[in-house]
Amino acid sequence: MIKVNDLEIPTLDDISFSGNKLLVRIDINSPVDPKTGKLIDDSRIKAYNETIKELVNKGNSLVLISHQGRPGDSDFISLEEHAELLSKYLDMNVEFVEDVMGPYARERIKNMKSGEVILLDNVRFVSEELIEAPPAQHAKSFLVKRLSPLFDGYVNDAFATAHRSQASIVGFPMVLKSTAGRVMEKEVSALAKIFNADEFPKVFVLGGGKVLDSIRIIENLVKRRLADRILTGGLIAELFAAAKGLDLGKENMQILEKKGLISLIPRARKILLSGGPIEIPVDFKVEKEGKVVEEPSNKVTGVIKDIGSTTMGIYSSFIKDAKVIVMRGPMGVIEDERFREGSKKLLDSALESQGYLIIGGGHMISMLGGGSEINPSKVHVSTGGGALLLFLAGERLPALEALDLSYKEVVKKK
Ligand SMILES: Nc1ncnc2c1ncn2[C@@H]1O[C@H](COP(=O)(O)OP(=O)(O)O)[C@@H](O)[C@H]1O
Ligand SMILES: O=C(OP(=O)(O)O)[C@H](O)COP(=O)(O)O
Repeated sequence: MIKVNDLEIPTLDDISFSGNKLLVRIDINSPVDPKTGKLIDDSRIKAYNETIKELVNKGNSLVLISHQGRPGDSDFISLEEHAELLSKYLDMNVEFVEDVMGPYARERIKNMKSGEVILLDNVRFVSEELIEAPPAQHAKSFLVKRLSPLFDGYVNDAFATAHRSQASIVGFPMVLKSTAGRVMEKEVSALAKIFNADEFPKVFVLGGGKVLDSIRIIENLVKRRLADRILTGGLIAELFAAAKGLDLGKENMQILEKKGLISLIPRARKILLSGGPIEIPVDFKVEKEGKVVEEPSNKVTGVIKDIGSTTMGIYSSFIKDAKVIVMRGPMGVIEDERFREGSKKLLDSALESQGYLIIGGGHMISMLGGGSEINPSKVHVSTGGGALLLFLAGERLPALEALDLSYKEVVKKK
C-alpha cells in the first residue's frame, strides 16, 4: 500500500491480477512537432515497460488508454505513432485500435486473448473526458458505462494526469477493482520521501504554456511558503511581467489575449503584491522581422520566444546555490532550435549544482536527451509536470483519492 496523508492506495502487490482483462490508464501524452505532427520525445512512452511486462507475464490481456494534447492544439493527435513506439520499446506487438468506446473497440476488447496488448485511440476524442467532475459523476459517463463491463480490473499508472478529475482517471475506480501501477507507485513514494522540508533553498523553475495550472501551483507554493525562489520563464514569465506593468509590446499582449490569459493578470499581481518570491526575466530573446534579437523586459518590441542571456546568468546562479531544484515547463519555444538555449542552460546548471533536482513535464524532460549520464541519487525524472508540482505543493490528487475510495468501496466491500 502507498500511504499519502490519510490516503491508502493499493499497488499491484496488494491486488494481484492474473489471467484477467485489464484497463490500464497510462499517460503517453508527448511533445509533438507542430510542422510534421510527429512525436519529438518518447520518454513517457518508455516509462510503462515495467508495469506492462509484469501484467502480461501474469497472463493478463491489457487495454491501454491515454490522452494526447487538448482539442484545438497542434498536439491533439491520434495515438497511432505511440502504438508503434510502444511495440518497439516493449518488444511485443501493441495493436493500435482506431476507436475509443465504439463497437469496433468493444468487439476487439471482447475478443482479446491472454497476453495481448492493445492501445485505444486518444481518450480525449470522447468529449466527456474533458469534463472535470467528481468520481461518482464520471462513474455514470458513457465511457465508463460502455467500457467497464468488459474488464476485470483497472490499473492507473498515469501519474502525470493524476491532478485531473477526468473520467478515465476517476470514473473506472468507482466500478472496477483498481490499483496503482508501478510508475504511479514509484513516483508517489519517491516524491513524498525526497521533498524534505528541512532542505533549503528550494528553487522552482517554472515555464511552459499551461499558465492557469501554473498560477494555481504558484499560489499554493506561496501560501505554504514551500519555495524560496520561483524563477519564471515561458508564458508564465510573460504573465508576471505584464502583471508588474512591464512594457511587453503590442504583439505579446495580443498573444496573451488570444490565449485567454489577460484575465489571469490580477491573480499574478496579487501573488507579486503578497511578497511571493517570483523572479521575472530581465531580458528576453525575441523574434523580430525574422531575426533573433535580445531585448530588455521593460521594453519589448519583438515576439518573446526565450529568456535572454542576462536572465540565463542570473537564474543559473540561483540554481547553482539551491539545495532542491524543481523544474517544469521550458523557458522558451524549444520546438524551434533557436530558442532552446534558455532551457538548456538552466538544465545544465541544475545538473552541475550540488542540489537535488526534480524535473518534470514532457517538454523539459525532452531536453535531457537520452539521459544516460543522469545520476539517480541526485536527480528524479518525474513523468509528471502539473501533477508533480501539485503533489509537492501539498494538494490532493484526484487519481489517488479515487484509488483510495475504490479500495474502501469496491474491494473491501466485496
Ligand atoms: N514564450 C513562449 N511563447 C509561447 N509558447 C511558449 C513560450 N515558452 C514556451 N512555450 C511553449 O510551451 C510549451 C510547453 O509547455 P507545457 O506544455 O506547459 O510544458 P510541459 O509539457 O513540459 O509541462 C511548448 O510547446 C513551448 O513552445
Ligand atoms: O502533460 C501533462 O501534463 P504536464 O504538461 O503538466 O506534464 C499531462 O499529460 C496532463 O495533460 P493536461 O495538462 O492536458 O491535462
